[in-house]
Amino acid sequence: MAHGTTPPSAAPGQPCVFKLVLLGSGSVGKSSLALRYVKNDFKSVLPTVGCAFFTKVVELGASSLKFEIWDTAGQEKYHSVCHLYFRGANAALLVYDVAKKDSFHKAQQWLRDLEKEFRPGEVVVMLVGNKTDLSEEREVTFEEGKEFAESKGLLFMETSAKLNHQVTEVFSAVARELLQRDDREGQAPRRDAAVVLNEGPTRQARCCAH
Ligand SMILES: Nc1nc2c(ncn2[C@@H]2O[C@H](COP(=O)(O)OP(=O)(O)OP(=O)(O)O)[C@@H](O)[C@H]2O)c(=O)[nH]1
Repeated sequence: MAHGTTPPSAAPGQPCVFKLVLLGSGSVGKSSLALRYVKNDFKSVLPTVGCAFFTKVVELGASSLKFEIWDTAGQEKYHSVCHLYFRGANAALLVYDVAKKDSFHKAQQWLRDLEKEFRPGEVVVMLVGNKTDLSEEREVTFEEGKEFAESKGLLFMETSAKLNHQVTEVFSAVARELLQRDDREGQAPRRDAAVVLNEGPTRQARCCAH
């Protein structure tokens, strides 16, 4: 539904805008995580076509930021178009279903795609194992997820969009990391925009409040 949607741009006095993309196989729960986080709702959702778009302002103590959440379609037939949504991303959630080993491998493949598109450390990436409520059917252990995430320097959490377990925490942890990075970058000498690869308009416009 997001085709042609113009992302909000940052304005003076408004929170910084960060683009976050949700990536992962079909049916792992990307839309459900977004719906739970943005509307605190869980219901049967149809497979995403192309990409869906949500926004949410996050308050973190004295700081706040606005997430533009791009929920991509996980079905294989949309794989080639998903890359279009990476552009200008500040953060990515690599979602898998803890009850589907295949989806864990697919998340690793998505990471390789991200690595081709961005320089190391350019995007905050969190690996998210969803559907922890399906404990009887679990195929990926917490340790496997954590180990992989640590080996690649990713943030890691497990969630259940259905039970509203750790969903807000995922987005808050990413928000905290983004704000910390932004603070660090704010203190460092400014880079020459001409040599920064993969910087889309969102990234350039995002910072406004500090
Ligand atoms: N048990 C359980 N089911 C979930 C959870 N999250 C999502 N689901 C279900 O998993 C199915 C797929 O969820 P979606 O949110 O559509 O998954 P998606 O990753 O957005 O799928 P695509 O749009 O095809 O990429 C739906 O039937 C959801 O209700 C969860 O935490 N636990």
